[in-house]
This record gives sequence, C-alpha cells and structure tokens, in this order.
Amino acid sequence: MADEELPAGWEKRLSRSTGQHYYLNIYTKESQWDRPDKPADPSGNGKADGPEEVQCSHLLVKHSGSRRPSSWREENITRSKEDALELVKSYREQIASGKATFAELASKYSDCSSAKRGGDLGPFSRGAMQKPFEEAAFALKVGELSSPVHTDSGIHIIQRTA
Ligand SMILES: O=C(N[C@H](Cc1nc2ccccc2[nH]1)C(=O)O)c1cc2ccccc2s1
Repeated sequence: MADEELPAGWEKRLSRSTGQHYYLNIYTKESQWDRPDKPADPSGNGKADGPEEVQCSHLLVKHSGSRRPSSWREENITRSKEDALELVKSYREQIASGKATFAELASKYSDCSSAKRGGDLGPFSRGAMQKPFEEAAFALKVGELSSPVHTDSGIHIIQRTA
C-alpha cells in the first residue's frame, strides 16, 4: 500500500535514532511502530497531555546480554547484567550527591556513542526510542534523574534536560 493511502489522521515519521519509520496520530500525538489500518482515533489515552518532545542525556552501561555488546569504550563487553546494574547505581549516586556531573560520567563511562556529547541525545518525540526508555524519559520532570532503566541496549540512567 503506497504512503498516500495512509488512513485519515495519521502521519508517517522517521525516527532519527533508529532510522525506522513510525506513525503519528495527528490528533493525540501518540505514536506507533505498526502501520495503521484504520483512521486515527481523535480521543487519546491521556498520553497527549504530556510534552510532545523531550530532551534527555543518558549514561548507558551495556552487558553481555545487550543487543550489541560492543561500544567505543570496549570492543567486546562481557560484564554481567548484575555488575552493570551495580555500576549504574554507583554512577547515579555520584551524580545525585554532586560528587560528579552527569556529563563528566557519561563522557567517560557511557557505552553509547552519545558519550561524545556528554550523553546528550537531543530532542525526541514519542516513537523514537525503545519503549522502556521513552516511558521513563517522558515521565521525568526537567532536571530529574531516572532510576536505572533496562532496554535491549543495556541499563541506562536518564536525565531530562528540556
Ligand atoms: O542508539 C544509540 N546508540 C546505541 C546505544 C543506545 N541504545 C539506546 C536506547 C535508547 C536510548 C539511547 C540509546 N543508545 C549504541 O551506540 O550502541 C544512539 C546514539 C545516539 C547519539 C546521538 C543522538 C542520538 C543517539 S541514539
């Protein structure tokens, strides 16, 4: 089915971080990965009340079960998930206590290429990131630090910056 045949009320968008297309309900700003097969429902499920877009920085610690257990820091990441969680908790404590800044630790220890930008991912809307990351990010207030968040990539600490 060609793009112009999308059911009414949907827009096709491109996710900058995954390079995959997703679909945006133009009424509620809710997004989904699957191509819609019926017109968009104008009544939302409350998600539309939050921000359309957030900006976050994150510090990612990968482990042996990560989707891609390799990074700019370490070609072959073999640490266990448990050890990754202990590291993430330690970094979170250093940031929360003011012993170090988020950018200092992310640029040194994050297993994401965004480490080069102090962990900054730039602005993103719903549908752009893995769901557990998205839900945690959109639940944060500006300046707030998340608890450890598990995705297929590894374990993250997220700070919302805008
Ligand atoms: O997916 C990325 N990097 C992956 C690790 C990763 N997985 C993530 C899952 C959710 C949010 C950020 C994530 N970063 C990698 O390097 O293996 C991204 C890197 C960057 C860099 C700048 C801006 C956005 C992104 S998204």
